[in-house]
Amino acid sequence: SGTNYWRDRNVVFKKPLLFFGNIIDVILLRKSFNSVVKELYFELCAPYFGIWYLGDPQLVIKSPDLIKDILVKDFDYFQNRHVSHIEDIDKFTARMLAFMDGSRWKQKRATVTPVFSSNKLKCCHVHIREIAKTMICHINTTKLNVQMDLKKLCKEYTIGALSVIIFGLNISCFNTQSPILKINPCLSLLDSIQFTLYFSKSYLLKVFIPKYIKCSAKQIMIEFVSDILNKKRKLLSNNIGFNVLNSLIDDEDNNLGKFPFNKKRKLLSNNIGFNVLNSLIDDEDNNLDDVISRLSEFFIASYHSTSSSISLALYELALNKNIQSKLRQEINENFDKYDDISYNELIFMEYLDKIIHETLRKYPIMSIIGRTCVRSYKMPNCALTIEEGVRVLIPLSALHHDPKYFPEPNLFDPERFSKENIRERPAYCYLPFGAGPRQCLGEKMALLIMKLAVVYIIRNYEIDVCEDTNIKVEASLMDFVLDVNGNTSIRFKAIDSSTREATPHQ
Ligand code: HEM
Repeated sequence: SGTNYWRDRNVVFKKPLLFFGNIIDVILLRKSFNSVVKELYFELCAPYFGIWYLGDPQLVIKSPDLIKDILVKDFDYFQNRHVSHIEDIDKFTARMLAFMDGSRWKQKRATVTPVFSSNKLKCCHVHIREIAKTMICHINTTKLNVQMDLKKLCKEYTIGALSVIIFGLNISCFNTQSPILKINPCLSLLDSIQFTLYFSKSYLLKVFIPKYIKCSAKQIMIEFVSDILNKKRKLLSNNIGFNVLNSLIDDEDNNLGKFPFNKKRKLLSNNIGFNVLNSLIDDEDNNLDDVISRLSEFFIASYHSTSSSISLALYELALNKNIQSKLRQEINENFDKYDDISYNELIFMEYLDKIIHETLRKYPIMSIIGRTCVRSYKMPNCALTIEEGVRVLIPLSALHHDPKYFPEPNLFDPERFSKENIRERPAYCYLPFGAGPRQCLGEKMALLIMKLAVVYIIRNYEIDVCEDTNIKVEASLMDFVLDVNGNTSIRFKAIDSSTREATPHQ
């Protein structure tokens, strides 16, 4: 028991404090959990090491081969992400895919996966491209040589792109003061304790009743999603001249579970043909609460991660002008005579691809991912057996900054992602989207949204840091998610289209 747990199993560990384990600094908001794990990663030399998350022993894996075994090869032993059973205490979160366990997760993931296929994405490309063009018009309406808040711009664009994909609805996203922009974690000691408990098995779970998503954020999310659902229903009923939906919207008790599902399903899916909302409504099991939770989840999982990654890619391009010029050349070679870029052209742009991956290497938005062992697992080629219920952590940020795999890790160097360099390092040391059956559902979509934003901005503007720019990237204290803070002003200088040298192709 106690600290002997790891010693008895011959696992390297750092002496924990009573009750707080190794995370006292996290509880007291002095360090992020990511910083604590990263320090231990570089301090303790072994393929894996033990930590104490309050009273829970958790295992951090450093070896890329073992990571592959856990995430991919022996996934059946590690199907679940979290340790706490949240069904009774936080129903809103419990309905989300990322928090579901075992067979329920498998079934729900299978129903939504086809929505994210390459073919569907191809259809989406055109819609997202329109949002990217609107963003350019939006920047154009401000003056030439303008200084803009990069973080805000990227958030607004991402909201626009996601609304099309998730709801099949075009919303005006620029300069609208969307309520979603207001979601801001406020840091208090109680929040910190509640959040920390979420990832523990502690009996205190029942006392503090943790919420993964703060009530205020949840309320904004529910209002945003409900508002879009209403707009969508109105739009559909106006379009088709079918007014049953309108009357249902006006019904205070309305609950998707109660209304004529078949009619509604047909209406929604005939209209736009592609979006996550349709797939959720098509699933007969889902009621209104499920739909709202899952839509909120898709928004939460995709909005912050994608918009921050775009901000960071553009920030690095503003800092590295030679990389920016080289990218612009590739972009200009790939635009067609209608001043557009096709899906195929976009996904085969090699230099762009390297830049996006180097951004996600340097700034993995989720800095740590976790799995819970669901039945006792003997690690291949080592003496250790991981017991059922033990949480295993994969320290993405530490791996991405390990000089063994990425020399001079703070340097932004897209050439790390040349075919030769990729071949020379283990595959599982770079995992911005996780890996295996439970990896990020929206990887391809995120890449598409990111690439279109970067391409349209770099095609039309030279971007530069200015005196005020003071961007700080840090793991938010309460989460393992990286956040972009500080002054995020960037200067945009319009490019005169008549000076573009490259010859557009057909
Ligand atoms: C740059 C943007 C993004 C990054 C860096 C990112 C990263 C991640 C990571 C690291 C995970 C955990 C994977 C694992 O445990 O192996 C994850 C899970 C997830 N992501 Fe993303 N993500 C991004 C965008 C998106 C988008 C656009 C969506 C689409 C709606 C999305 C939906 C999800 C969902 C639903 C899960 C949970 C999957 C499951 O448990 O089955 N993400 N993401």
